[in-house]
Amino acid sequence: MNAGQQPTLMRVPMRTLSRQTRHALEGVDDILVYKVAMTTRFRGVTRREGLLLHGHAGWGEAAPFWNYGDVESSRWLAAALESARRLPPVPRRKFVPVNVTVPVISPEEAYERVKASGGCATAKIKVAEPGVSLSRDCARVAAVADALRETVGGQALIRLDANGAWEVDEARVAIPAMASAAGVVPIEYVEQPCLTVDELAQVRRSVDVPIAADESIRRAEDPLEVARKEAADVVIIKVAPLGGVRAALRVARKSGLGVVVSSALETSVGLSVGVAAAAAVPGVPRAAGLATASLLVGDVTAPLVPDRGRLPVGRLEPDQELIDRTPVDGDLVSRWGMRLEGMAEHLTVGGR
Ligand SMILES: O=C(O)CCC(=O)c1ccccc1C(=O)O
Ligand SMILES: [Mg+2]
Repeated sequence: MNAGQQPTLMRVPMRTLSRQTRHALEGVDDILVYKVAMTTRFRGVTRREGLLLHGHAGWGEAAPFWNYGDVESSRWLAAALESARRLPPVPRRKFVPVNVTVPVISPEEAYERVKASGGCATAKIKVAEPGVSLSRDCARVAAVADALRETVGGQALIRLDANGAWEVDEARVAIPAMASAAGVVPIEYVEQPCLTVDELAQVRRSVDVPIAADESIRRAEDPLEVARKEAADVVIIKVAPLGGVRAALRVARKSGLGVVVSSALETSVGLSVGVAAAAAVPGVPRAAGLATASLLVGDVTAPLVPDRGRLPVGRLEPDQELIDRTPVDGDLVSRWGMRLEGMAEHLTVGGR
């Protein structure tokens, strides 16, 4: 790791926060802020920053993206507070299977990444990013399918994530093209092919491949609209944007659909909370999208990386020694101090 890419970890002194914020954070006895670079640009994101909160139940993470306002971000704070104050629900398993996440990289790099994924049988591929042609996406899908077949044979599954980029007609063309590029490897589902719930429903009725809803759950006023409109087969559940493990599991259960727990590119501290959520989902587990530690350059603790395609259940804590080794970044501390005040102001008791 070169010097410019060391993760930064610093303490946010509680006394610098307003009385109202300290009151909202009752039970929290330590607050850290981190900054880490990403190895590969991912949905336009090149570095991650966020807060780590400690309470008697452990550490939680609140790392809303910078384009999120205070109201939406306050759910991320609610999730971190839940992790600090309450133990996660009883796990139904000791390990959770995970997918390898394949960003927009060359087919050769994609092939190598799947081979080096720690035995993941499922790969999730980012497709339809601006400026990437259908044929380039298909070449990456084919390379991933080759790597999966060579490593896990008949267990292999591919997921595609379009992040809402397609019009319905484009999805009708692109999805079959990608399914054919995957050859014998089945497409488990396409995540958020289009932006709106109605479009998801239309695509779902016109392609053979199952549909998963991500943004239509985690950024929606009404996360259950997808289920009512039969717009998806699977719901993508992200702990932080849904306001915590319990709130996320409630959405999952009420949807009645298949459940995949996924990350929001947290550090391994936040990822371990995602693992706790995935471990509590009833039924045969689907691979979770929680193997994203490898997308970060460095981490705030020993990175949570898969072995034999799975992650162990168990909460992680940041390495406090990093605090002293970290280059001082007062701007980071004051930015997140202010953000914390904004999020705290919009916390709602009991969520929505
Ligand atoms: O699901 C995964 O494999 C990784 C997580 C992921 O893709 C993601 C991470 C941060 C923000 C959005 C997304 C997404 O699913 O679109
Ligand atoms: Mg997604």
